Amino acid sequence: MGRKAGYTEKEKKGPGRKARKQKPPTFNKPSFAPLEKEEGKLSHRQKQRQAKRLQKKQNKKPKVKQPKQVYNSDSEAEDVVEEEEVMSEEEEEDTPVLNGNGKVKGFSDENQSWLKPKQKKGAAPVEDEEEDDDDEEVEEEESEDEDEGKVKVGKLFDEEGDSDDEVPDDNFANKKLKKQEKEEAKLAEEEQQMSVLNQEIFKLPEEDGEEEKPVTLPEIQQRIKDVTLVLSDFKRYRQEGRSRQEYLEILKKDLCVYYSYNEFLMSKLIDMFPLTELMEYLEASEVARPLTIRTNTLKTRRKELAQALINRGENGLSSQVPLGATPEYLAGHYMIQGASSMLPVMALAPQENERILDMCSAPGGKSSHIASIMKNTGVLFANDANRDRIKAVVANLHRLGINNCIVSCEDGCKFRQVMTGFDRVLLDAPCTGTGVVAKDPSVKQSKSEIDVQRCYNLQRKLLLTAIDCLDAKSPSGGYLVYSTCSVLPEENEWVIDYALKKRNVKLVPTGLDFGTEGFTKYRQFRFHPSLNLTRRYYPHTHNMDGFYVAKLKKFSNTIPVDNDDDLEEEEKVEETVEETAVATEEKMEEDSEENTGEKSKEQSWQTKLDRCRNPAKKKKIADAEKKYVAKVFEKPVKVPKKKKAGQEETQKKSEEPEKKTEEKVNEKPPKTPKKNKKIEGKKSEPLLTESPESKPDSKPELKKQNNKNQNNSKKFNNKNKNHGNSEQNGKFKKDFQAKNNKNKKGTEKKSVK
Ligand SMILES: C[S@@+](CC[C@H](N)C(=O)[O-])C[C@H]1O[C@@H](n2cnc3c(N)ncnc32)[C@H](O)[C@@H]1O
Repeated sequence: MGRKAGYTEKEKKGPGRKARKQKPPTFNKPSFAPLEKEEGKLSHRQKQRQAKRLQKKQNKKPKVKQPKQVYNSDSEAEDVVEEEEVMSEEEEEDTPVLNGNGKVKGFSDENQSWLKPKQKKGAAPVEDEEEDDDDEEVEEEESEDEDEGKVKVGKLFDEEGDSDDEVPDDNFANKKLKKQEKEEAKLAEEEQQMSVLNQEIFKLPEEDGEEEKPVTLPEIQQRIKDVTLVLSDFKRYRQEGRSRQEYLEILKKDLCVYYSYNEFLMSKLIDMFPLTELMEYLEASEVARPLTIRTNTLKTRRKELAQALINRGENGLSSQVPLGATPEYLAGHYMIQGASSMLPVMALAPQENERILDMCSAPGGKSSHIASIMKNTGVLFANDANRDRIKAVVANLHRLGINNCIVSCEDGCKFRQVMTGFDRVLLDAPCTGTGVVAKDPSVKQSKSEIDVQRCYNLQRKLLLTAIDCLDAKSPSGGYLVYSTCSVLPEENEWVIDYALKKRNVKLVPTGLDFGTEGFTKYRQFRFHPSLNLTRRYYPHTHNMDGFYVAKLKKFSNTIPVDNDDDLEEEEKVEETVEETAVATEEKMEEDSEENTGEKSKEQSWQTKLDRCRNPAKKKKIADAEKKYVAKVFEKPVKVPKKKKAGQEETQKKSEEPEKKTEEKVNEKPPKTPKKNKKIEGKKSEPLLTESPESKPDSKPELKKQNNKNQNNSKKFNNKNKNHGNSEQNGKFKKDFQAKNNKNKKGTEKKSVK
């Protein structure tokens, strides 16, 4: 504090009023010399201090000697003296003790005997010189302008050791503290062990089918704690001969009852989190997240909006008017939006004048956010497959004053045929909603393996299409953000990992400076290492709903053409998605027949299946569901092919480097006929992948040089035959068709049209 010393010669900036009045302070070396020599040069304040110290010394000197009584008195007297000592120490802090020559009288042989009480009290003696030196240093640091004597006085008090010195003996205090801490830790451990031994160590039910007692919630809670303790140090607390799995099973059941989850979802969460974190997650998921609103910067500014709402007495909790009905809301000054759902748009980082697609946009929260960042420039395409929900998009966009947006109601999986060449795409995919259980607790009970698999299939399909809609050559973009409000890896990392294999995209940082890294491994599965660039959000760590955000950059408009196995897999995914759509439609019809209405949507897939009374339909639905189970999360089961001549040749071909085909963006493909769900004619297809040489009965007009195109066309022909309505491949089919037709006139290949 105070003025700066002029250690370096600074150029004068001119004789200002201040400069004339007040010169920079100079600290000369002699200022650290004994005081009496420098008296003449002492500053006013220093003189004052010195006088004060001298006065104090005269008044207090006898008191300093009092500690001698300590050795002879009882403990009470000792305490009193100690208090006095402390007082005198405090008072002495600034007081240099001078001897008769006026020199500082510090630590000397005379007062060495004072130091003994410390040993008497059982404390470690302070002997080494180093410590003394240290003390001196400490003292010197504390008061730069104090003389040596002061330092020595300080040391004297340090030696007293156990008082509340302002200048403590660091090493001694540390040693004492450490010792104390050690003892406390030892005691705590002993106590814990005792309590564990004293309490009944949790025992698993007998293996021979002992009846489980009905238990109350507090009992369950206790058992959760017990089992968690056992699992935390399994070697130590386990029951002889019982496996970890058995404990986990009990824990899972208890957690399901306690937090009202179904076993499927609880198992997923147990797989995802370490035990302690799992408990935190479950607890946090019981509490609703803070209500948040987003300012519509097209109409107002945050400060203004905040002021208006505060004036109205809105605090989101106990206001008279609900936040969704204030004049400001109706005037479109804000959108009610969870904090987590603002993250995908922030990651997307929309730019003005771009062409952006929001593939699944209803009810328009993120669309309106994008539009306001774009400042109503460029074009935003807000799409959603649900006709009812799309109404909410239109309403919200109107209310918020957005006028750069085109709203469409298309199946996202087929959007490639509607339009491509976007600068950026947001895919906020439909999901199981396992991240928002606080908002919708029904998720805890209603979601099943089938639901997850259904979402996973749809998400994969939507993501590939979304990537195909992007223009890799966009001067400003070529970015895609994928997000879900699910925490399950099956709907997040798994989907992205799939897209990384299938398209020319790479993961890039989201630009969000918080969030947990995406999984690169999960149970026995391993994902691409770059998945750590994706971000996960949890209620217990970020006070937000569970959310996932990944940002992809498309680096080429070409679509890799995969080998036969991959093609089959992709086809099966498509097929499954389509069949699911059909099955869902049929179930919905069935539901509406039974007048179950909205309620039915909330019911689980299994319940809906049970409700279906038409046996034929029921079988169809059940079959479709079985297919999911078989197909998802693993590679589809390979059906062994009949060994044919030249098969090896074909295999080699499929292992060849990826053959690529150039995508023509913005080209509207020809319409394909309605789908033919049956996988007929599939057997005749391999003809096209095999070279004429290796296959004696192949058509003579299939030339070797056409193999590349033939391979490519196989993909689309297969799709055409198997799923005639896979229109999303339309323009590619057309492309390949044209190429193939040139090369092999008169083949038996069926027309794509
Ligand atoms: C998570 S919500 C989107 C929320 C929205 N992005 C927002 O911020 O308001 C998922 C949406 O995907 C839509 N959806 C489901 N399947 C679809 C499909 N095949 N194509 C396009 N949209 C679909 C649903 O209707 C639902 O509105």
